[in-house]
Amino acid sequence: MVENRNDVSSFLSYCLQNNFPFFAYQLPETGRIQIGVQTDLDLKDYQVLSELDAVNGFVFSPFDSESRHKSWLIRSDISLQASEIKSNSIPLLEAYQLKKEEELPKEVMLESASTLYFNQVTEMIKDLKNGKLNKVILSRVQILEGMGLNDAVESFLKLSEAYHSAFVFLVAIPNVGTWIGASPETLLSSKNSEVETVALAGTQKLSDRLMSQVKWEDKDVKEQAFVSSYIEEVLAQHNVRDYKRTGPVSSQAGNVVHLKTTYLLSGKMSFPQLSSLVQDLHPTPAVCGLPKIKALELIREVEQHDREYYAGYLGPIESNGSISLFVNLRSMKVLENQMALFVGGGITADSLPDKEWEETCLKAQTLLNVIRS
Ligand SMILES: C=C(O[C@H]1C=CC=C(C(=O)O)[C@@H]1O)C(=O)O
Repeated sequence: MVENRNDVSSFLSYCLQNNFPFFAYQLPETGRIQIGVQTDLDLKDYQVLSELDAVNGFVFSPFDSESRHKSWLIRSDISLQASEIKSNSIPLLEAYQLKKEEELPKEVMLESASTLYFNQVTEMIKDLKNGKLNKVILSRVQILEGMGLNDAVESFLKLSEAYHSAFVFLVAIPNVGTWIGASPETLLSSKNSEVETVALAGTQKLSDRLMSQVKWEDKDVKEQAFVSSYIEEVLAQHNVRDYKRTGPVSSQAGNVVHLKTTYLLSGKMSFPQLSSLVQDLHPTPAVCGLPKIKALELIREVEQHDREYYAGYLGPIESNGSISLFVNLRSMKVLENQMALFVGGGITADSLPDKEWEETCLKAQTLLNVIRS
């Protein structure tokens, strides 16, 4: 990064230590960090995105809309680019004294035991073989001890420096959580008259191959096709028939490669139209499964951890109707003295438990390689 890395780090750390709701993110291929700070603790929650028409801010929504976790909007009362931050930027925030909440007991999360994961994946494969459903995503939690809130800003900055093609983020909402990540998956983005969504699935290690040397097995092709067909179905339900589809092609995300189909929708869409598309796209079969309801029920029944905001969506929205929403993947919840990394993978009838486990380890490495460097 830039010469003012220390100033950016101090500014974000000040926000975190002083209880500000805030966000910092780097959109893919921009190399620019945008920061937004809400100067009070009056956070707005929402049920459907369309309630947020004509506001500037950042949305943070859970995986399961029927869970106890709410969808939040962080207003950007102070909005600035990281490059604008100077050593004297903190006084901008000192004018606002946010009440420190009562000290809650420190939250602790448990790692998913590998034996539990293997039992769960085996149970799911049985249901898939019986034809109860076509695909389901099983996730697990990996705990990083010895890292915590004091490492959040540095980890975010390292991710932003390492991953230019990802959506890299740091989001903090008092009493809700602090999350960082580097997501490879756009849920829906709209700028000017271009609307984009993607179907992402299938994972393998890149190793020292060129992207053109990557070959895909049938299992991955099928797994990704489930996501594409779901997206096309949702687009059809919304009467969106005019779009350009590219792929599936191999797409790199750190040390792994995915199969990706990109959908570029022509014509401008209004904010209510975009909101209703988001409502129906989320959660896609890249993080939930197919059929959606059956997969959601199976995840609720089998997974023993709470996904919270993992596999939810997040990103900036603007008063002019532009949105850039991404799926909350390759991410972790930052606790006082722990980081809880969430990783999952698509399970189909052809899945092999050992390979699925390995795949989650590979995905975890995309974050670990960078934040531990
Ligand atoms: C659910 C995750 O990844 C999804 C996105 C891309 C590839 C995936 C896969 O190959 O299973 C997953 O569907 C995750 O990283 O936790």
